[in-house]
Amino acid sequence: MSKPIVAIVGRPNVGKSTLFNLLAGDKISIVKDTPGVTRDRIYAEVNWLDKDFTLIDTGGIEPDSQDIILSQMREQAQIAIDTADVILFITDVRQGLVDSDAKVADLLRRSRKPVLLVVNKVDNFNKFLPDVYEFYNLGIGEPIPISAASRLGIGDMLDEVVKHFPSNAKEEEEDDRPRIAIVGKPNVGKSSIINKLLGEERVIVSDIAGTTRDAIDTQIRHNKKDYVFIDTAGLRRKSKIKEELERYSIIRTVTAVERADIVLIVIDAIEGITEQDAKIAGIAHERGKGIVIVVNKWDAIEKNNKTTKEYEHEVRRVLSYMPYAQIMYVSALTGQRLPKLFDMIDVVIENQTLRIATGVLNEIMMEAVAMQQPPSDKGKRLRLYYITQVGIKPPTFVIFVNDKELMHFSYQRYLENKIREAFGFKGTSLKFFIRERKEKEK
Ligand SMILES: Nc1nc2c(ncn2[C@@H]2O[C@H](COP(=O)(O)OP(=O)(O)OP(=O)(O)O)[C@@H](O)[C@H]2O)c(=O)[nH]1
Ligand SMILES: Nc1nc2c(ncn2[C@@H]2O[C@H](COP(=O)(O)OP(=O)(O)OP(=O)(O)O)[C@@H](O)[C@H]2O)c(=O)[nH]1
Repeated sequence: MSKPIVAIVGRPNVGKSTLFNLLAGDKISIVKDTPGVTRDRIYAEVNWLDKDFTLIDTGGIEPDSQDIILSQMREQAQIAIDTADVILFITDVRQGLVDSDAKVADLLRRSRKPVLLVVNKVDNFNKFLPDVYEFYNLGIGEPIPISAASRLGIGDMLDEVVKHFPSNAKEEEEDDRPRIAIVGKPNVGKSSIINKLLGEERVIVSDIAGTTRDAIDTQIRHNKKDYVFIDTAGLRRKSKIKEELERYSIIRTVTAVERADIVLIVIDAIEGITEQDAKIAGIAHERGKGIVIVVNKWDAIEKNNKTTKEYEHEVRRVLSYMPYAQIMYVSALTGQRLPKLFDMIDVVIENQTLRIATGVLNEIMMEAVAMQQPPSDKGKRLRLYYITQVGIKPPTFVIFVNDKELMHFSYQRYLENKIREAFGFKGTSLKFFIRERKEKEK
C-alpha cells in the first residue's frame, strides 16, 4: 500500500526546517553508498503511532524581496497541492499574521485538500495563546499551536495529521492493476513512451480508486490486461532557480514512485547515464519497488556488436547498488521493443509478489552455510538458525541468528545471491531483517 504524503509549506524563517528535522529524526532519506544521491532534507519517512507517511519539505525560499517570497510561496503551495494528501501550513506566532499568509491560505483553501494550520514558536502556551487565535482569520480552520524548538504540541499535531489520511486500504487491495511509474530526467522521452504505448487506445483516468490525488494516471490495456501508468512528465515548473527545479523534480519522483508497484527509470541513450539518473534511481531503490531501466532513443545512436554490452556495463557501474534491475533498450520514436515492456513488467510484478515456502528457503540457507562458513569475531561464530519470508513488494525475509553483530554485510549479500540463484527475483530488491534468538530455543 502506498504511504500518504504530507507536505510542509510556509514563509521563510517560520521554522519549517526545525519541524522537518524533528519529525524526520535520523530517518532522513539517504541512500547509503550511492554517490550523487540527494543528501538534502527534501523528504523523509515518518512514523506516528501505527501510521507511516512520507514528509516533504517544499521549502527553499530565498527571502530577498516580498514579491519574490509570495510567488515562491505560491509555487510551494502548488507543489503541495499537486502531490500531498495532507498539507501542513506553518505560520509563526512571533511574526504574526502577514499578507502573504492570507494569500497562500486562499490558494490552499481552494484546493480542497486537507490543510492543517500550524502556528509555530508558541514556546509558552499560556503567554501566546491569545495571539494564536488571531490565525483563525485565515479561514482555514483551527490553528494548532506548536513549538518545534521546544517540542511542544507535536503529538497533538500528528494526531490531527493522521486523522486526514485516506482510508483506502480496502479499495487499493481490490484494485489489482499493476501501477507503473515512469520517471527520469527532463527530456529523456517519458511522454513519448507513454504516447507510443497508448497508440490508438487513449483511455485516461483521472480518478483512480484509492487515491485522493488529482494526478492524471493513464490506463493502458495490453493482452486483455489493464496497466495503470503514473506519469511524471510535462509537469515541470517554470522556476529559473536550478535548486528549485531539482527539488521539484525529486518531489514529483518520490510521490509517483510511492504510488507505484514498478518503476521504469528512463535514460537517454544519446546522453548516457548520469549522476542525476542515479539520484532518481536511488529513490525507487530505497522504496523497494520493482525496477526496469529503460534506455530510450536507442534508434539515435550508432551501434556495433559491442554497443549493448558497453552500455550495460556503464549502467551497472553507475547504478551498482541495484544489480537486480532489469535493462531494456527501446525507442519511443520507432516503437522498437516497446511492447516487450509489458512482458517485462509482468515478470517483475511476479517476482515482487513471489512467496517462497519456508522449508525450501531453509534448505537453500543451510546449503549456503555448508558451502561457505559464516563469519566469526573474537572466537564467536555466527550461527544461522532459521529463515522465513514475511512479506512481499519487496520480498522480505527474517533470518534468526545467535548474534546480530556477527552478520556482516558481505555474508548477507552472499546469502541473498544464493536465494537469487535459486529463485531469480529479477527486477526486485530483497529485504532482510536479522533477529536474534537464544541458542537454547533452537
Ligand atoms: N522560539 C522559537 N524559535 C524557533 C522555533 N522553531 C524554529 N525556531 C527558530 O526560527 C528560525 C528559523 O527556523 P527554520 O527552521 O530555519 O525556518 P524555515 O522555515 O525552515 O526557514 P527557511 O529555510 O528560511 O524557509 C531559527 O532560528 C529557529 O531556531 C520555535 O518553536 N520557537
Ligand atoms: N531519436 C529519438 N528521440 C526521442 C525518442 N523518444 C523521445 N525522443 C525525443 O526526445 C524529446 C523529449 O521527449 P519527451 O517525451 O517530451 O520527454 P519527457 O521525458 O517526457 O520530457 P519532460 O516532459 O521534459 O519530462 C522529444 O524531442 C522527443 O521527440 C526516441 O526514442 N528516439
